[in-house]
Amino acid sequence: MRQLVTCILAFGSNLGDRENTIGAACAELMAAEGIHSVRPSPLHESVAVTLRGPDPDIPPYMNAVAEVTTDRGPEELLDLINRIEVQYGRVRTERWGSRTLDIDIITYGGRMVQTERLTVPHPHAFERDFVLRPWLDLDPHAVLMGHGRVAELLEIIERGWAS
Ligand SMILES: Nc1ncnc2c1ncn2[C@@H]1O[C@H](COP(=O)(O)OP(=O)(O)OP(=O)(O)O)[C@@H](O)[C@H]1O
Ligand SMILES: Nc1nc2c(c(=O)[nH]1)N=C(CO)CN2
Repeated sequence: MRQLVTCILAFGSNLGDRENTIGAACAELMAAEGIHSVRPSPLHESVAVTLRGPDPDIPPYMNAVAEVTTDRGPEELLDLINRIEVQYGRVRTERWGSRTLDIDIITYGGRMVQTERLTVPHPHAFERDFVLRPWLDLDPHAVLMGHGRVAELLEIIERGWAS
């Protein structure tokens, strides 16, 4: 049997029926070959962050993360989430543009992955409150490899907003 790895996946949606899409994507994952468990966080709504910064004039996102155990390799997991994104209507237009569904691999066990298609841990996770907040709901002791405790990373972001 192949090795089981625990991963954190992040979900975002700002078009269509956001809650349903994220719920359906989790169910789809659960049913997929090589996925052993999926433990989703609560949903959080957040202002859309674009390449120009937060933009309250475009539809807000619903975000969640899930702890997933899998025997898929990192790129096999990416293939699966890309398939689910397409299934739920994802069209790639601009970077950080609006979308029905985005799924990112935040962590893959304790491994660093750097290939043409994949960078893990996700390079923007440490600065994304919309990833860190639901992750903290799932695991108050969570640590993001290379950056430290998720609770502290979130505090740093929130302190930045207050100043
Ligand atoms: N950790 C990762 N999780 C998901 N995709 C990744 C990751 N690292 C690299 N990629 C690559 O990024 C490509 C583009 O992803 P995508 O269009 O979702 O970017 P984005 O959502 O606009 O930006 P971001 O990745 O910063 O959230 C994917 O096709 C995938 O090959
Ligand atoms: N609030 C919020 N903003 C975003 C999100 C997201 O999931 N939530 N995803 C993006 C690209 O991955 C770009 N901006």
